[in-house]
Amino acid sequence: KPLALPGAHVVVTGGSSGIGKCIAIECYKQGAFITLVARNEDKLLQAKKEIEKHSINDKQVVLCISVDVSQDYSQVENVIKQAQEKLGPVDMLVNCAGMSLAGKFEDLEVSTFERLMSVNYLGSVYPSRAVITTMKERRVGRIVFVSSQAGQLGLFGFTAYSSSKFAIRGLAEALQMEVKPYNVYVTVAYPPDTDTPGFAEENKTKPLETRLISETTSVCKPEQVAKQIVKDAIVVTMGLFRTIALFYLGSFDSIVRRCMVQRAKSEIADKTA
Ligand SMILES: NC(=O)C1=CN([C@@H]2O[C@H](COP(=O)(O)OP(=O)(O)OC[C@H]3O[C@@H](n4cnc5c(N)ncnc54)[C@H](OP(=O)(O)O)[C@@H]3O)[C@@H](O)[C@H]2O)C=CC1
Ligand SMILES: CCCCCCCCCCCCCCCC(=O)[C@@H](N)CO
Repeated sequence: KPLALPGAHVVVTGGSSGIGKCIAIECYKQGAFITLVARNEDKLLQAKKEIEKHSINDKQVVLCISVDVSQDYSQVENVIKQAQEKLGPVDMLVNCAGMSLAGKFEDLEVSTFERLMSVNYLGSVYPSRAVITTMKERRVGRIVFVSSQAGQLGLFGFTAYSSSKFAIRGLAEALQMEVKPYNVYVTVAYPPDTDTPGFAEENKTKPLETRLISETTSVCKPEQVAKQIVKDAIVVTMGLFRTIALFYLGSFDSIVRRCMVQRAKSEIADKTA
């Protein structure tokens, strides 16, 4: 059943800019309490002010947390704890912090591969790892990952970016199989080019080929992309191309459920023994 956003605590990493900020606004408009996570404090405060203009009641709160999601797991775990103390357990986590740099494979610094993998991939692992236990215990939760169209297709100039976005898909699909029996739902968004400050930065680095490929599709508005992402997270439906895998996934899900029951039984047996 759909997640009720009124009164829910939604954490948005990368919530101070672009798509993340629009996701925060969309959730706030529907009555959620918001925690914004990003590094730059001025941008966070700026975004908080902008989001607060859309309040629908006087109880709503926008909390700002400055942290790098890609550096140190214990730091991320700590700030999530702080947010939960202030606004209650996290009902929905949106992993939207990320960045893109384009260039031909041989022109990209090796450090760029490390950077994009740590921000886009590990920066999605850490916050998710910090909220998952409570979500499973409460049998409530949504985790949203933001991949990209370049996370479904490997494209010229995106050897570093595409691979970091493919990694997110693997993480999300495996995690979904683990947490489904606990009523926790994982969704992945694959947005096209979207008009944001991050996109403007990326455009400064695009080789001609990448620019021409990118120009074959139109640039979306972040409000529009955000709306779709929030909708997909609230009412989870299966994409068409996943239907082939449906049979297999269904039988794997039943293995997971059987093990869950078995484990619960043996725990009870251990206690009564
Ligand atoms: N715009 C586009 O065309 C598309 C974007 N995407 C993906 O959507 C997501 C958002 O993109 P977009 O809105 O364009 O990006 P923006 O650059 O506009 O915003 C990025 C946000 O992430 C935060 N952020 C970046 N790095 C870190 C970090 N290490 N730790 C914590 N916060 C961080 C930024 O704040 P700060 O810098 O202060 O930390 C900012 O709030 C990204 O994952 C991107 O890959 C996917 C498809 C298309
Ligand atoms: C089944 C999938 C359909 C595919 C349609 C093909 C369109 C390819 C056009 C190039 C799109 C590049 C997107 C990168 C967006 C992105 O993540 C960066 N802009 C981030 O800043």
